[in-house]
Amino acid sequence: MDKQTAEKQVKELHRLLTQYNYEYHVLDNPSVPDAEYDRLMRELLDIEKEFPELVTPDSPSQRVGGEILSAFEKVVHEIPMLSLGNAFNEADLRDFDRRVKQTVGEDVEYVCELKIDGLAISLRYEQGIFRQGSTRGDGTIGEDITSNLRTIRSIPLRLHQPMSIEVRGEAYMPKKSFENLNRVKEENGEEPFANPRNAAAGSLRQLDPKIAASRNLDIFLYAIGDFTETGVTTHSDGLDLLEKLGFKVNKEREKCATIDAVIEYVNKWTVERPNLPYEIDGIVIKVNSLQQQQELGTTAKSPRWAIAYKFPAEEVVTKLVDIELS
Ligand SMILES: NC(=O)c1cnc(OC2CCCC2)nc1N
Repeated sequence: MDKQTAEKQVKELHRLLTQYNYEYHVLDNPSVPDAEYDRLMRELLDIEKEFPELVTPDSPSQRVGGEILSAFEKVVHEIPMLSLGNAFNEADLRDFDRRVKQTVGEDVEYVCELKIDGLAISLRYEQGIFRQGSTRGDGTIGEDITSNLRTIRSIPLRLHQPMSIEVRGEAYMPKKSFENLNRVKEENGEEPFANPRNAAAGSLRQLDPKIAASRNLDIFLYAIGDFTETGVTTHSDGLDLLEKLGFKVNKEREKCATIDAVIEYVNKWTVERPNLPYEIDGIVIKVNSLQQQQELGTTAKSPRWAIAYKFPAEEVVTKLVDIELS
């Protein structure tokens, strides 16, 4: 094959493999069988082997890097990755609503999101190409775990538009993957992970990307670093933009016009939670208007325009042993 044909073939294979990967891992709705995907990937690998100069960072073949790192570099978050204040009951939620309305007035709409129990991460794209991924760390300094995040198939290596944007989300391990991983660990006499959150964190802290690649991690995106450049005016439009760009955004999000509707959403997911294929440890409630978010601002650590309702810790049922009183 001559180089010109190779270039055309590579372009077409990138397009097909990226589309099929997106359908499978983001839309959860593949249009071709795995065998077709594997056949096309083998074609791409063969051409890249013959023409190594045609390998690019956004090539579908570049998910699992070869090198094993000796340590992770530090990354400074230009816009701090904030943490959330907590609410533990209905009264706390109503207090939050009252505080918000004291600042922005009565006309407030909220967005409710499931609080994914994973690891907060940041992804940076330049003209649509995935360039760097990092952990939240202390909110200002995180760790560069780009090579591990590249192995998460629902993270696009190239966006649907050539945007330069920084986005934030939660990397997590689905319950099924967690159960399988711990079964293997126990079979090998290794210490199992206590919960999917620790398993996800432990997997993303591996210096060998092949290990991260084997852990079936996934991700939901829930924030844009700097909304101003995107032109959206509400958080919910921001989430829709993330979806349009090719990101996986949790579909259970809902706009709530009142705090009563928020409480209804919380009650619904308190019941539904065990049926989810991933763990959640609460519900995140955000003021939808970005203008109102600006007015409310942040404390040193947390936004005043968002709160996390935390589910009560699973009461550990300790069977009380009847003590024979002699
Ligand atoms: N674990 C989650 O699912 C989650 C966490 N955080 C946020 O938003 C924070 C981010 C910065 C201010 C609000 N949303 C979420 N869905």
